[in-house]
Amino acid sequence: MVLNPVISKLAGKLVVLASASPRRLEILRNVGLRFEVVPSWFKETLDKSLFKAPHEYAVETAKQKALEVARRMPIKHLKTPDIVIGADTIVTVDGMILEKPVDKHDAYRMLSSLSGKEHSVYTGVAIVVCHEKENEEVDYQLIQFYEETKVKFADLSEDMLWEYINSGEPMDKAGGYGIQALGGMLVEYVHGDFLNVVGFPLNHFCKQLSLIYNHCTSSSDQKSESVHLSLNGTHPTSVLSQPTPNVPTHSASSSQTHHTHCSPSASPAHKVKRKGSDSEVSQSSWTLVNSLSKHTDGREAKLRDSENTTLPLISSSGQLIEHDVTEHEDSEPRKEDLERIGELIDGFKASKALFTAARLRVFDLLHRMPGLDAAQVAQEVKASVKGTECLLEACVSLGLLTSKERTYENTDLATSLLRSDACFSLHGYIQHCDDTLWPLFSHLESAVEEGHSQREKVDAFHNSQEAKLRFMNAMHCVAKVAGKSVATAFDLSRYKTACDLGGCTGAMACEFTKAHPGMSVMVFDLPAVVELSEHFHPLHSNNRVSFVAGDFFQDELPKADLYILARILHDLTDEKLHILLSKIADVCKPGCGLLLSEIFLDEDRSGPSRGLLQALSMSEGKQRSATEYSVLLKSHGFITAQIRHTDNLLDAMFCIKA
Ligand SMILES: C[S@@+](CC[C@H](N)C(=O)[O-])C[C@H]1O[C@@H](n2cnc3c(N)ncnc32)[C@H](O)[C@@H]1O
Repeated sequence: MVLNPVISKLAGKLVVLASASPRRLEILRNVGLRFEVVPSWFKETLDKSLFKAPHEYAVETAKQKALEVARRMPIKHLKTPDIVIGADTIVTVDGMILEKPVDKHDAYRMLSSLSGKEHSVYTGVAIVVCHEKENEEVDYQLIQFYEETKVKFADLSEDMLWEYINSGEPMDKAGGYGIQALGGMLVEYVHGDFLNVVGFPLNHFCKQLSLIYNHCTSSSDQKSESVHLSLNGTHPTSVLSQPTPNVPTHSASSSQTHHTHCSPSASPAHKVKRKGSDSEVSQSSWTLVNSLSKHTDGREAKLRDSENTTLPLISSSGQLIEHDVTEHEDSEPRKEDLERIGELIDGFKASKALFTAARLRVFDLLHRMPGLDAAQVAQEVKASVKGTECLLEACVSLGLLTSKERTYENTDLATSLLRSDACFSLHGYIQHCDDTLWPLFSHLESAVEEGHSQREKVDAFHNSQEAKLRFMNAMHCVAKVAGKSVATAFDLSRYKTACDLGGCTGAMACEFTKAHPGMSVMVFDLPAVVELSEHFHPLHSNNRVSFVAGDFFQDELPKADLYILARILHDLTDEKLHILLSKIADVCKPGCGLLLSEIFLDEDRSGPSRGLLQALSMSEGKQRSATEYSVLLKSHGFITAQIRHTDNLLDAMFCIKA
């Protein structure tokens, strides 16, 4: 097999690796493969007892990881990859599957079970080939295989075991060791593909690529597998179809291969439409929010019909720019593109409608008195009947209210998140968005031109107590909503004392104490914030949360065995971040934990929008991917053990001081 032509077949294709493993990245980069990294959100929670053989579990996990990314990208990233690669590595010994250890004791259990014995390392790999069709649907084809390598460990003494565990290396590795680094010292022999043990069977992968791209017309009696992907379901079902002619047999002593038709015109198994293509809610939202703007402005925008040829544009300096578009050969815009752009153009109207309804306490009112009509709501909120009716109708179109015979009620969403007294209320955060971020975004053009946010132009940023409390309330709301997912993302049972640096009102700390009954948490924040935090204490009074006033750049940090940094690092420049991390590293003993919670950007920085839009109003600092944070933390001796995309507002990463 000539390697380079195989890899070069992928040149110009959008190849995506659905894994954040730095070792897999390195193996594939080293052979010149150009690819984007989009870590899979698939949670590795398949029931192992359902699989007859361990490699089936690894292959299924790899498949689910790859399919999740292949399915997400057209919707979230608005682009369809050509190929998505998923992989999962496991270690098996004595009939047990070993994945990544959750803590040191788990690492000890795994490594001592491997001591003096031969074990198997399996990597399951799934290659999902995506074929975008003219109608925007996508056909998926799945190639999956696994590779087994046998590894024998020397007899490991207790000292050796603990020295290795305390190095921090075992924590993010299947079986609790990394053969390419310190763990190599534990190994007596390797039978099979060494890179498979590192995390990716490169040789087998290249053979598969060769089968896909070089031998589409040769013959074989091999089984082909097509996978039916459901847009709504999380688990696609596999259906073995008829043997495919014209595909060569691949023989490998320790692996099996199911692969599919080489022809892109294989059965139309999987169909994904781009986001918005059948979005009735968004379409009606657009129409209704537009009508709100007509009524409240008293002005009506003039829409041009397609026969008009000159579009008057107004420049930012107020000049009229004549733009002649008489002769053009552009094709008709697609319906879904119009809907998507409509959503984006009107996004600000939807936000402001929500902010206004929240400010007028419409959701509180309709919780107390459901079934009011527009005139009754208007009377209660002291507003005009006409304006209130428009606002209520717009809220219905946005899914915030329901209406029946011209009376209104909260939807479940409004009841749980928009009432100001709801347990998980985002009311305070919405107020912050309206009072602070909204004016800031109105200066976005200057911010982009000048390269820094325009905080000085925004009144709401004055240093008053009221502004501080509003900010704290916003932080408090989000911490209450996201806190549980962050606090329960990892097994932290060994940590008894934690310090939440920049912990604000203590809402996040409170979630940690709820999730970990043996843990007490010190909230460390600026003196002015600690003083004001009293306003929030009755909401979560808890004698395992205490407050320490100080400046984390200037003052000594409290001693703890776990440090929490939630929404702190994104706001810091690399320089300040290094100052803070080196202060934390100085007070951390080996084995101390560091829990980071932020919005993690996709590795190719193409999403999520929430993180990238937030960056537009940040004064300093920058949004980073999980890998970027890992690298920064590693430079201060913190080894990333686990990363969680929580599906809540904040992601989380758990690191251990080596
Ligand atoms: C974006 S908020 C995050 C609050 C909290 N960690 C959370 O996620 O809910 C940043 C917090 O860091 C605190 N902070 C900023 N600079 C600080 C410093 N130099 N020393 C201590 N705390 C600081 C702020 O007062 C604020 O409470």
